[in-house]
Amino acid sequence: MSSGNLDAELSKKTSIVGLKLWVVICLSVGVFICMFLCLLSMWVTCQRKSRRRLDKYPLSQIPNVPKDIRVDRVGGPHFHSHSNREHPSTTTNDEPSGKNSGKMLFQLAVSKSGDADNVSQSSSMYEKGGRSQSGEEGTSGTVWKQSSQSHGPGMASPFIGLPEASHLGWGHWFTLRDLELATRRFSKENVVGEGGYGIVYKGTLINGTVVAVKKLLNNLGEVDAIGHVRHKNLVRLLGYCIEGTHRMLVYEYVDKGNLEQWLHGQEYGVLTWEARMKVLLGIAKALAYLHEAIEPKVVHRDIKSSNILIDREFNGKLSDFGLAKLLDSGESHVNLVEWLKMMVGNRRAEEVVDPNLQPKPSTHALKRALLVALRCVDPESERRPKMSQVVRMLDADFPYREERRNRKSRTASMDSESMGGSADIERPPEI
Ligand SMILES: Nc1ncnc2c1ncn2[C@@H]1O[C@H](COP(=O)(O)OP(=O)(O)OP(=O)(O)O)[C@@H](O)[C@H]1O
Repeated sequence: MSSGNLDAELSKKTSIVGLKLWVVICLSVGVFICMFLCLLSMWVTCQRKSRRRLDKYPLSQIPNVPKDIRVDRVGGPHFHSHSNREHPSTTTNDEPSGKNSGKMLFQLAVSKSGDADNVSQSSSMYEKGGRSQSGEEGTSGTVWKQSSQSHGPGMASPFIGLPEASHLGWGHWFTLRDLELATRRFSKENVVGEGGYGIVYKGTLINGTVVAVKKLLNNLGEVDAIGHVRHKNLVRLLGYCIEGTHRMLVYEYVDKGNLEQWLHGQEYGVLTWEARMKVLLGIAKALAYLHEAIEPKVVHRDIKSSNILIDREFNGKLSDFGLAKLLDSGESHVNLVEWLKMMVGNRRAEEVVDPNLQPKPSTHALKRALLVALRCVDPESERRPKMSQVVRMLDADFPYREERRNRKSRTASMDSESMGGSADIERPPEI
């Protein structure tokens, strides 16, 4: 088309109020540019507003968008670090006999780089925990409604007075600063002890709750911690902190040391037989709960006296459940078992009792405890009692029921029912 023709075309009048074509084109382009600018400015305003909203929180509280996040029903953090090590074969002395004990599901993942920049969480997904089948004492349901209960009547929830923005469904997302304040910057005076996972500090949150802060060592490989399970004989996980290279777990503080310190240390007195049985029964109940009452089931994998904490009422509280033990100490607990069997076999059962214990347990009570112990370490795992059966065997009022029955049947030995009500349990070894 020649320029003369183009001029002629552009100068033609259109049907739009008799405007020439070139005027219509210029107006259309102008309107388009205006609309584009309007939309652009609206978008910029929105962006600014949302940034202002985020700026209200300290940087450390803002979860960054996850790269690899897995959230499941049992609440709690799941940390991965640089190491590619697999789960070790761990001590499984609490492994339920028989069927599958269940592997816990994971909730929060930090990317393999171990870099906190790749950390996130989804609190709304922590609303419900594992399903409780019996729900006798523990609960794995919604935590908030029950948090005051677990701290005794009249006691406040450990989370009251803490920023709501960092509440998880089951616990609290603590900032590094929260925990620095709580532990006086992780001062030496606040150190409670050190374990394979790192150092434990005593701390006091701004709302007055006393806590134990477990500062995990780096490069431990993998640590699972379960937040949602709740039982009075399990040390409660209150929350966690992931910031920079820091990985910390915050637990309820249990103030009378651990069973190892009571049994082997100088710090505390001698536990009476009754107190020992109370601790044992509590731990048996906690294990029965983990093994049998919740879904998915949980296996502790590292039951030992230093993981049994004791409160001022001599309740045993199991700690570190869900923490996969990665640093194999190389120590074996099987020697101990063989020694016990040897002593019992040689009719020297009385000699296995702690020499410091005064008064000594009755022969009857001692036999009962040894019987339970030996059943639990039966070389054939299928024949070991379930933890709920152990609870029934240890239960305090059980001996009286059994004695009545025994008097009736005029037999001195324990019948199979007394071993937990299971018909297929064979006669106990003679002690
Ligand atoms: N919630 C808690 N309240 C009070 N003290 C605690 C708490 N958790 C742990 N401790 C104490 O902190 C110390 C270290 O505990 P931690 O669980 O880290 O290691 P451990 O059980 O001694 O050893 P390992 O890590 O090898 O199992 C122990 O003396 C323990 O009693």
